[in-house]
Amino acid sequence: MIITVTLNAALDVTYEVPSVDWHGVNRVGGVHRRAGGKGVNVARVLAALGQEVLVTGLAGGPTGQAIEHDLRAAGLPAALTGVAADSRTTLVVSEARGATLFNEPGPEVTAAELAAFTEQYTSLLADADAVVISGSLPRGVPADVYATLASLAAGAGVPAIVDADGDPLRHAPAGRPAVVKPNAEELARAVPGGTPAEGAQALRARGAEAVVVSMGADGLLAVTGEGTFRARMPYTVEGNPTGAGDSLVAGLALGLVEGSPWPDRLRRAAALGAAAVAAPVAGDFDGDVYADIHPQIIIT
Ligand SMILES: O=P(O)(O)OC[C@@]1(O)O[C@H](CO)[C@@H](O)[C@@H]1O
Repeated sequence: MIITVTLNAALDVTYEVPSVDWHGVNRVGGVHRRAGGKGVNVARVLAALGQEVLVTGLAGGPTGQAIEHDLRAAGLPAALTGVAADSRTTLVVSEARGATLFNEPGPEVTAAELAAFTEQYTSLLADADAVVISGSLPRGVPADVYATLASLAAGAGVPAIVDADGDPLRHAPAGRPAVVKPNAEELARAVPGGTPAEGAQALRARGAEAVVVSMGADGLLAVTGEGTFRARMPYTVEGNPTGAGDSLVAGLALGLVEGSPWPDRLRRAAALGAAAVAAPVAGDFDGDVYADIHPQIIIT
């Protein structure tokens, strides 16, 4: 089983519009409302690939109930820890020329609520093959929480993948995660100056076993104990990139539990990321795009 952790779970709302008129009235063509937050998206992709998953994290209030209801409707097993404050909503406005995100900060979480989550998470580790810890933190949660959760996993012999930005990313390597997955901008913020390869090495020097940098249409860079690998895309997929990183992380998590060689892991991760761009909503991927692009990804 792979456990995904989404401390800042969300109700993701996606509006599809041909083009936004920023100071006018916009008529929305397509509306999607579903449980989200990065770890939830990772779990959706893993479940679609036949992997047993468990969604964990924090959720509360009417929005938290809507999140739990949607997870049940989707058949995604979940064990979310309750919080008193209302969970957040995120809004993606998806136009032909790109997507714009509005992410609310999320609920204020108390120390007791976080402690209840940590206790439940620690007991769940006994049945986990890997954990995926992703996304922003709600208010009140310390920035080193991902290092703590990765370290608890490592102590239980469970490899962790961390996908974070800002201070949570800077702290994460201290928990000795198996993989840290920033995108190129997140890595540059965490380790300013230098190339992506140098930034990735710096995170390894701080404790991460491997660092996989996602670079959009430029593919992936992986700096690992077994060497440095590049995955290059054969063509660019157009669409909504929201959630592409989560789909990619799902591919990395599968490779981790299967113990597959890095080139195979990266090929699948890069293909899943590209296939997610072709799907209109975060957490989905286009199976036809996946099947087409997977064998064409170039690994060096
Ligand atoms: O605010 P965070 O936690 O960084 O990101 C949240 C979020 O924008 O990321 C996903 C796409 O990766 C969306 O489904 C989701 O709600």
